Amino acid sequence: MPAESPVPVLPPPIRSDDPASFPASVLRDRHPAIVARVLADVPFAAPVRRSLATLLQDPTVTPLPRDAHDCEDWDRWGEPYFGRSMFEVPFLWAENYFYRRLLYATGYHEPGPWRGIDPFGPQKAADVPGEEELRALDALQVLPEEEQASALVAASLWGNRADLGFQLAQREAGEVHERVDDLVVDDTDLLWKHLDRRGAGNGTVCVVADNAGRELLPDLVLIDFLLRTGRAARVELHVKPAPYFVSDALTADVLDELRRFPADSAIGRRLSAALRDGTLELVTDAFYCAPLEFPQMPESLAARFGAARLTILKGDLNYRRLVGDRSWPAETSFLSTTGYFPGPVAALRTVKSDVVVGLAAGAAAKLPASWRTSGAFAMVQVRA
Ligand SMILES: O=P(O)(O)OC[C@H]1O[C@](O)(CO)[C@@H](O)[C@@H]1O
Repeated sequence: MPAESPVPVLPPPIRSDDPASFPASVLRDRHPAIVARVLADVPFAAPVRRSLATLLQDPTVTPLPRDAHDCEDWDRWGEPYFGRSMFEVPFLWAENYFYRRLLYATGYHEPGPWRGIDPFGPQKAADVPGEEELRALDALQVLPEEEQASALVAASLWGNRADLGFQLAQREAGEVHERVDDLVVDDTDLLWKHLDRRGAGNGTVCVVADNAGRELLPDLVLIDFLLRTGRAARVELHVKPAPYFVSDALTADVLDELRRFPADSAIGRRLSAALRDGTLELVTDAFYCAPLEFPQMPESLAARFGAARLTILKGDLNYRRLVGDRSWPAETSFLSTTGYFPGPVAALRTVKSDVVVGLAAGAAAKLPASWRTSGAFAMVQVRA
């Protein structure tokens, strides 16, 4: 570890026990809104509707029912928290637990007619990119390479606002935040410099996706650019194995998105061909829906990231899992909190929760009070 980046003292994990805090508002207000939306969107039968309605009545953390395929994993992960309120356990853990309970209630993993039905599917389908967005991204191909590069990072970064859980909460609260396109940390140049240094790593770039739809579209166009310009010999696109945090991308969402490219779009054709010949590989892992952070990732993922030229982590949740969902002082160095990651890593994230590292001294104090949760600010951070 370089001298300027001592391992920082670990601050406590973020919890939701202060009623005035952002995490408390997510558990108290956002989760019920998410359940209400699922109930409105999907005609589940009465027993499922009852389980969903009761999901939020008691905040006590209890083991998963014994017929859940992963109940033993959750027994292990939940052991320190059983019997406590969701508001008292780490926020990241509580959110994961909520989504796991929601999927159990809808029978997503269980044998039966509802197995594999995405409870957030209707929301995702209602928020797809339009023809205009597709054409605009397509049109970037005629620009000089450098301009394409910066436009695509910006599109992929700001696409991260397309988070349906976040939008739903803003609508419910009557808040539509001003969109101040502001980068509080911008390592974009470092990102491209690193990718231009051909020969670093095995030529693979891993992209750990976040939301489907409006975020995944620019991600795919960025992936096409990396492959087409030789900045990546191959790309792994990591997606969630099950519906999660409302709009997170699954394999089915990637396929839907590819179908959306106009028939005359070379990007859509190239990406489908890349999937066929393996230069674009879809990867998923149970880790992505577990209440864990990247230091606890399985060996198989660590090996992929360790061999890659670069791993690009998209979105707020991946950021929290990368640096640790803790009350870090904003000036804590990005390098010191990501030193454990097995290879070069870039985070592209609009700021939608309290966790922030890597700001210049004094910078946070100049930002508006709600800057960490408004989604109006963003960061591109790179540890090359
Ligand atoms: O889609 P993203 O960028 O990962 O954001 C999801 C975010 O939504 C929340 O669930 C609530 O804001 C955050 O806790 C989470 O980090």
